[in-house]
Amino acid sequence: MIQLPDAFSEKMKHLLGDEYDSFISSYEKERVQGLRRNPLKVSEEEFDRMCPFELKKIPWVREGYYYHAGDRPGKHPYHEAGLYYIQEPSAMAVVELLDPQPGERILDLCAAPGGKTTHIAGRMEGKGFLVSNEIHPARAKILSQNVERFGIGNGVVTNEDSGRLSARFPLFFDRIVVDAPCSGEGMFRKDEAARLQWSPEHVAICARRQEEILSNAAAMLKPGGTMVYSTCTFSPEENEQVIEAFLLANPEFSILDMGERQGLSNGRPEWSKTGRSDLSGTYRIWPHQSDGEGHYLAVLKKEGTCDGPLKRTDPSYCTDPSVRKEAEGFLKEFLVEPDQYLTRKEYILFGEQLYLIPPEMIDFKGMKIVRPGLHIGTIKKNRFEPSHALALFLKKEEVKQWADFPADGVEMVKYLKGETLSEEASPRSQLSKKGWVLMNTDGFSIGFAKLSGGIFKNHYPKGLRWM
Ligand SMILES: C[S@@+](CC[C@H](N)C(=O)[O-])C[C@H]1O[C@@H](n2cnc3c(N)ncnc32)[C@H](O)[C@@H]1O
Repeated sequence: MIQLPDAFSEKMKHLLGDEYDSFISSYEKERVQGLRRNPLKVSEEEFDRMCPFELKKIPWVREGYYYHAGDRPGKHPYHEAGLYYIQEPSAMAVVELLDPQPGERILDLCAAPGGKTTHIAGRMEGKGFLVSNEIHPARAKILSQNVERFGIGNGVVTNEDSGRLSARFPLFFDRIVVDAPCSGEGMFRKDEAARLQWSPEHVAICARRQEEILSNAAAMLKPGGTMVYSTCTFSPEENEQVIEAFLLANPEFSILDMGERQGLSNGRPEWSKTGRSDLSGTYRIWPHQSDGEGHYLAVLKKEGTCDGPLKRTDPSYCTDPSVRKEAEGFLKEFLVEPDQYLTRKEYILFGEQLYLIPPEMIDFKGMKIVRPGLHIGTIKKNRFEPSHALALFLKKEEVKQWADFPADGVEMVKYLKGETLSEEASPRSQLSKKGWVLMNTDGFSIGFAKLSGGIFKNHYPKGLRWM
């Protein structure tokens, strides 16, 4: 049994009364594990047919499954191909309640490592504009890698403070997720650092920060827009009381009750300061009632309507077309239908790196950007090298040269380790000349290689290679 902070146990006993024994004994249960299918790459039907793991559906989310820890899906080629994201099951409820739609402008304000972002992107089907922000630079990089692995082409990753972001995007987004930094009481079972860091003072500090972040988020939401606030903690100070204070300060917002949801229970008005009854329309997930860790969620609606889409700023910051000559040469030769990329004007060069910016992007001069859009490749003197992000974004059917290897074969492991492969080793391929080849596993793109003299030279990124 894990050692919980005494003051935390006492507080929960006081809050839960008769329910406390059942709550505390949930810490003796084994932790459940979840993964979420990536609809950008694989349909439910196909996933159910081909997935080698023993899975069971998570009741509160369309794309979610429980898996057995022994299956180790994080160590499978399908993970590297971005077919799924490993995520705590309760955390998947956030985007289910957000209900993002294709074509919308969506902000994930506290986004690393990318659980909600990858979920949102799947629901957007590549249409619309997703901004994923993370304040800590190292975590923003991990977020950016997950955006790449998932094959997201309509998103940017920023590394900003919520206040600076708010000044840049006033009344801009249709939907916002504030998956706030919190005291992490719901994660005590797996996160020792959260247990050690916990104190009543830390809970109070978190609550103040949450109020500030939420207020900055509110200014970025369009009239009529929807925002989901979530934490992975039990403390009323960071949950019902944050929402209560927010609604008091922002009367144009109200709680959107999304009705009964399997596995989710009601928020607790009696744990707020004023006892406002609408807080029962917020949600809690309890580890002694559902197969998932502790979570809190509130869906907030901003009143009003917006008259048509807001204008984006003129993309005068886009790169001069002459710079993209080599990249366009590659796209023309490599893609079956290159026109959709060639006719787009929104390219930008960051150093040697060429990106295709989502059409909705605003002028981001002066902002800290980790990934300004879909990374197309590197432009060196007279040479273009396609990026790993492009490989994961493209599908086999979209390219002229590809090779495919079974996920359970030794060749795929060799590829992921960075070794060269022989052309003959590929059971399925479409190859007509030397040069760039999209490598696939069981039909899903996983990286690039360069074919020369019957050998696939490995271009799987060094930092991602299996040891
Ligand atoms: C609960 S985690 C987010 C998890 C993420 N949404 C996901 O699903 O993978 C909260 C994040 O907020 C970030 N954060 C911390 N302080 C912040 C602040 N003042 N403003 C915005 N984000 C902050 C943390 O670095 C952390 O990555």
